[in-house]
Amino acid sequence: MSPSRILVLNSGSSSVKYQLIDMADRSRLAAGLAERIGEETSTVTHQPLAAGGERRTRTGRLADHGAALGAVAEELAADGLGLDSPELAAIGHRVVHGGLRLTEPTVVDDAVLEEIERLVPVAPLHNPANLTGIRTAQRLRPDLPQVAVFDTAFHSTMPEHAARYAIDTETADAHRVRRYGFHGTSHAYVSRKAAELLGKDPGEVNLIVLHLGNGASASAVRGGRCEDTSMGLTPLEGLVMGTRSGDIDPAVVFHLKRVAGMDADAVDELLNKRSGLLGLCGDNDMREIRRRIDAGDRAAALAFDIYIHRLKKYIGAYYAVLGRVDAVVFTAGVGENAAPVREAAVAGLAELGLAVDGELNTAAGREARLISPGYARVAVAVVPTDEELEIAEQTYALVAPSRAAPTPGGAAPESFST
Ligand SMILES: Nc1ncnc2c1ncn2[C@@H]1O[C@H](COP(=O)(O)OP(=O)(O)O)[C@@H](O)[C@H]1O
Ligand SMILES: CC(=O)OP(=O)(O)O
Ligand SMILES: [Mg+2]
Repeated sequence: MSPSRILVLNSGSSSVKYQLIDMADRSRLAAGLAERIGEETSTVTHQPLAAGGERRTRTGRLADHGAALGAVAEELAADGLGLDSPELAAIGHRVVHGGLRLTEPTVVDDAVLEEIERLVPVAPLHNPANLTGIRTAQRLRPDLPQVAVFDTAFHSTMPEHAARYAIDTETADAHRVRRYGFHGTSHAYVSRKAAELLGKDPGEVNLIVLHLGNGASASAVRGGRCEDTSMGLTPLEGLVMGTRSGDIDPAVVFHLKRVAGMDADAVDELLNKRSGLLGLCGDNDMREIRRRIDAGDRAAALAFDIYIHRLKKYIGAYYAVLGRVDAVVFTAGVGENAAPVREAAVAGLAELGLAVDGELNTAAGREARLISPGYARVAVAVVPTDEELEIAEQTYALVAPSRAAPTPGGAAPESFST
């Protein structure tokens, strides 16, 4: 038997999500999450899935992503699924920024590593973690193909009128200043699953996909291709996020420099790490914000309203971009779990054919499902994303093309949403 297992690493700024998937039958053997990397107390939550084993959590300090991956490797080894396994076919890595050159799943070599490194300034929270993930995996298994799957890839089909900023062309081209878009692996996967849910061919549906996690982005997808997306040169543009501002007047940056003496790095840090929901009310977790709203907290209520207002603006904008919309699709941690966000985002949009059914919206469930009433002209759906499965599919297709499935399948695990 040739090896058929793929380990997927999704390294974020302070976390690593991972899954081990056997591509022979798409079964999950293990999944887990190392979080609060670099803080005083980090945790690794590991779930063996194959033998129905118990979820384990261990705490301790993980100084950096290298240490986190060491801990992940130990957890896998404890279940007999160590990185030394001959059944491992490849390791698939989520890489956030691929720029203009890296738009396909790619086997990593020195030139690819160099290009990912070159893009660090435009994905400062993500690309360094992705690089550490790849380098650590290379060290642990130098013989295995390491495959990079890029968040930007799905958006590379955006037409120039959506991808370009209205700034001097020479300056823009010299410094590759344009809109790239992110969360593409999720937008692609969710678009396909939404078409399946609607019983239609992906080529014939127009969708507004709302990926609402800690980072959040919207995209307008026509017939399976991205036509516009809310993130831009970096993952800062667009929606209000957990800690990122999303859209602001760029003059805010110059203003803060002039009146507050903040340099570029200080404003960068403000807009990426101390803004969004966190900046508005002190919490970035939607669960906590809803709890505070229920307790009468006005700052939390205002933060929620600002979040929803921006979301609604993008739904309207992408409705106009697409002309006809078959479904608005919610995904990722907030999109999949926060019924009040879904309800508020489409409230008042009946004229556009949009509505949610209160009971369907609040019903529990982890499956892809419709939450709009039968009469609605435009479907509203919740479709759990599965970036890890999608990365595994693309990795396997690259390293074992004759054995990869033409259409990805498989059910999401119980835990670790995106
Ligand atoms: N039950 C829930 N209700 C509301 N929000 C939730 C719930 N579960 C998770 N979330 C939100 O999802 C976010 C994480 O989403 P996720 O897609 O996992 O983000 P990321 O991949 O960016 O870490 C949390 O910060 C929280 O705001
Ligand atoms: C690109 C991006 O914003 O990713 P995340 O949501 O994982 O932070
Ligand atoms: Mg995510």
